[in-house]
Amino acid sequence: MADKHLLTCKNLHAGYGASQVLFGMDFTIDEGEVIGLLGRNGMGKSTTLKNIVGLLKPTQGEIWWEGKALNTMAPDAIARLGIAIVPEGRQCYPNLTVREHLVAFAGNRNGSANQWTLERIYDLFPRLAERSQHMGGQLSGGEQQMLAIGRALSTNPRLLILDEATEGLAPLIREEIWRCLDLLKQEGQTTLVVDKYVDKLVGLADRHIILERGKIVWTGSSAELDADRSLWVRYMGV
Ligand SMILES: Nc1ncnc2c1ncn2[C@@H]1O[C@H](COP(=O)(O)OP(=O)(O)OP(=O)(O)O)[C@@H](O)[C@H]1O
Repeated sequence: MADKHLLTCKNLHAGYGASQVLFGMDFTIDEGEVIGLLGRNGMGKSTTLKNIVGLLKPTQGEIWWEGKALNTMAPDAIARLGIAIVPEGRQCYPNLTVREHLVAFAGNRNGSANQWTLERIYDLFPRLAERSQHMGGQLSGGEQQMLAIGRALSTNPRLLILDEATEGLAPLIREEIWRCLDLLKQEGQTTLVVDKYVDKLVGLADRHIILERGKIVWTGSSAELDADRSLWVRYMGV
């Protein structure tokens, strides 16, 4: 399919066995965009992300990446195209060191001249440099989150996806994650972010998609979302 978008989801339906969660989502992501995916708990945000990275297959609809159909592709093949996820719950390996996490998946998938090397990741998160020889299982929640982001960056993804990356973190660590996302945006990193901190997302993202019960109920710019607080109350409960 000829497509000017980096990612296109068309009429995406998905669920778990008999339980349908997504009911016909249509959206696109363009190169360089930062997009917020918002909605209350259980509305289908993580399910959408799982479909993009191939961990769950759509029951109907299409997912396109620069003209390639992702629907039937395995997660590792999708990762090799340059889509990296920082999953909910971080999923660091307890028996790999910090350094091993950051070199095991390293690659140059976006062809950028300014690659995320081990050194650059350590500069971004000095705490990871200090913990370089520690095992994943010995890290604090905040350190694991930095490691999960560093691991995704080490692949030099074209699309970076974050699922609740600031959840359960102390305020100072949360700030560090937002600072990192700001910096990535300045570098032009295409990013899809699921997060509960709507005010922070409004400050970061270009555009937002709001989900309710597996359907897109609103899309618009950060300025539009900032100006209409009734959306925050109605769809995010804040
Ligand atoms: N592995 C699974 N098996 C069965 N049902 C699931 C599974 N994962 C999620 N669900 C259900 O699918 C629905 C959507 O969940 P999803 O995780 O996509 O929501 P979400 O918007 O990301 O919210 P949250 O912030 O709670 O993760 C929920 O009703 C959830 O209980």
